[in-house]
Amino acid sequence: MKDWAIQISNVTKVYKGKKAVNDLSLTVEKGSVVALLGPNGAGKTTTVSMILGLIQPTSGSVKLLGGDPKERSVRDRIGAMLQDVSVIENLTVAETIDLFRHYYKTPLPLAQLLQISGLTNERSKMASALSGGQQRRLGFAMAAAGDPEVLFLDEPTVGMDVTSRQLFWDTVKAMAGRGRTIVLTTHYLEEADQIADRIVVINDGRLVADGTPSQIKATTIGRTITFTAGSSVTNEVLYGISGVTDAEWNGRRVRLYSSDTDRLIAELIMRGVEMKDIEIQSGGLEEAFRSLVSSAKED
Ligand SMILES: Nc1ncnc2c1ncn2[C@@H]1O[C@H](COP(=O)(O)OP(=O)(O)OP(=O)(O)O)[C@@H](O)[C@H]1O
Repeated sequence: MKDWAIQISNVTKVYKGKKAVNDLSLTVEKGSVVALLGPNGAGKTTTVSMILGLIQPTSGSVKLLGGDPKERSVRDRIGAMLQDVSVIENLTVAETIDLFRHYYKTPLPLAQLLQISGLTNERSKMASALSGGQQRRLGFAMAAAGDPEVLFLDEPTVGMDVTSRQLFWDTVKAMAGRGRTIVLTTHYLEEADQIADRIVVINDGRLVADGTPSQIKATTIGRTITFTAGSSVTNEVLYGISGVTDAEWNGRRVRLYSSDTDRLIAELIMRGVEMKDIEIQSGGLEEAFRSLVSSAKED
C-alpha cells in the first residue's frame, strides 16, 4: 500500500454560491514534490487551506498524514508558508524564528534556519522592518522550524529577487532530498517544472491535468512548422494531412500547428508538399500553460 501524505476526495468549497473548489480529488505520496499550478482565482489557496484544516470543505473529505489536519499530532509534523506572512511586532528575526522553534519537539537549529532562509545578516533586525521578499523568507524559516514532514508553500517566491529565489529552491530541493513532502502553489509552469516531480493543474476549482513535468509539457506544448509554400499548396492540401491541427497564412508563408512535428515533417516531405525555408518551433512553457487553461475553460 502506498504511503500517503495527503488524501482529498471529492472536495468542494462554496463561497456565496460560487464553487471555489469543485469536486477535487487528489492523493499525494510521501516524499513527493507537487506543484499546484493555476491562474489567479483557480482555487489553489482554498485547496491548501482545506488540506491544512484552516477552512472547512463544504463537502468531501481531507486527510493529512492519515489523520485530521486539526489534530495536534498532525500539526506538529507539518509546516506552512502562506501568502500573507504576519510578523509579530517588537520581535527580531532571530526571536521570531525561535518562538516558532519552541512550538515543536525537534526543531531545526536557529543558525540553520537563518542560513536556509538567507537571513543570517538580518538576525538582529526587527521582523517588521524587513522588506517584502525578506518577510517571505522569514515565513519560510517559520514554516521550516519544526523540520516538517510535509511543507506547504503558497506562492513562496513572490517578491523574492533572483538570488533569493535560487537559494530558496536549492533549500527546498535539499528538504525534498531528505524525504520531505513538499506542496507548492505557483502561477508559473516554468517554476513548477524546475522544482516539482509532479504538476497538478487547477482551473476554475477543478483538476484539469496531473502528471510529471515532462508529461504535462508533452501534452500541452504546441509545436509548429513554418515554411514558404509553393504555388501548388492550398489550405485544402494542408488540412488533408493528418496531424495538422491548424494552418495560418501570411502571404505565401504558412505556419502549421501539430502535436507531433517530427511526424508531420516526414508526412509533408513524403507527400511532396512544396516547401522552402523550413523552420520548426516549439512553443514556450508559459504559452503551453495558457493553452491548457484556456482549453479547459472551453470544455
Ligand atoms: N473567503 C472568501 N470568500 C469569498 N470568496 C472567496 C474567498 N476565498 C476565495 N474566494 C474565491 O474563491 C476562488 C478561488 O480563490 P483562491 O484564492 O483559492 O485561488 P488561487 O488559485 O489561490 O488564486 P491566486 O493565485 O490569486 O492566489 C476565487 O474566485 C476567490 O475569489
